[in-house]
Amino acid sequence: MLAVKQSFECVTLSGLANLVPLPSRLLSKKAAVQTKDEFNFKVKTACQEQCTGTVGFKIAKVIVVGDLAVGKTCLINRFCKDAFDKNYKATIGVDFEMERFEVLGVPFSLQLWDTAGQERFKCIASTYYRGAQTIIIVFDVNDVASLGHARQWLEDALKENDPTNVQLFLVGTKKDLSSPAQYSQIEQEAIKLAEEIKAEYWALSSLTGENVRAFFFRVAPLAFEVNVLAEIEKSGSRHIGDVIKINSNSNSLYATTKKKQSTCCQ
Ligand SMILES: Nc1nc2c(ncn2[C@@H]2O[C@H](COP(=O)(O)OP(=O)(O)OP(=O)(O)O)[C@@H](O)[C@H]2O)c(=O)[nH]1
Ligand SMILES: [Mg+2]
Repeated sequence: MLAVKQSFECVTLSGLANLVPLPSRLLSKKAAVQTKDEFNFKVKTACQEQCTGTVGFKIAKVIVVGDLAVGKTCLINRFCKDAFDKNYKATIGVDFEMERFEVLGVPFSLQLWDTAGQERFKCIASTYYRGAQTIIIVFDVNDVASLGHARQWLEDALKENDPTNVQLFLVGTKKDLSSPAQYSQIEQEAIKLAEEIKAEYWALSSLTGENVRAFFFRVAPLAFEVNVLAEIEKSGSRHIGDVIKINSNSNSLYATTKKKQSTCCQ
């Protein structure tokens, strides 16, 4: 069930745009709902100065949700194992994979949670939604109903998470099965939905591998950036990575936290 890869996926280039050039990254430029191509300046500086605090030890939780048989497991397996199984085996509950990256020289990991789309396993799966930093809603580009259900999947996932604090991706799978004419029809609807829910839209194929790597190489640095910004904010005026010196003549472990004395029973 758990597979921890020892190798790093190196995401070392300085700009998000350089990771995967825009024309090949997205099937149409309009599909890039989030057009952010550069790392935040503060993030770049923090990485250059090696002031990213605990980010190097962090694991970002990514949940992958969507209807049954849309291709969630195949997507994760294509990326993590470079494998594809044409036989359908329903995911029972959840499964997860770890993938390690290096972004701007800083190690960073994604924990990819593959959840069940089948109704009868959904309630087990939904107990694992909590704490997600990234939500990937998957639909099959050949099945318009699966796109129609995307909103519901998002709603369920957001019940367990802070909507202001998650990054959303809407991903159409099985592009290899779709003719250009069929695809362009569903693409319009998908882009519309992606804009409404403020998700970034991608279309890919786990069978051919088209866009799979590019997609996760987009997810990782965006998640990384959010983590570094959170560290910067948390540290306030203090520099991340600074050693906090505790005065050697303060002999109480609790010297800095003055406990409020209870006035009761005195
Ligand atoms: N042609 C093609 N078939 C695909 C692709 N991705 C998945 N499939 C097939 O679609 C079926 C379902 O794939 P899964 O990845 O198991 O679907 P799932 O979303 O994980 O399904 P649940 O675990 O039940 O939620 C399998 O038979 C896959 O081989 C793709 O990109 N192209
Ligand atoms: Mg599955």
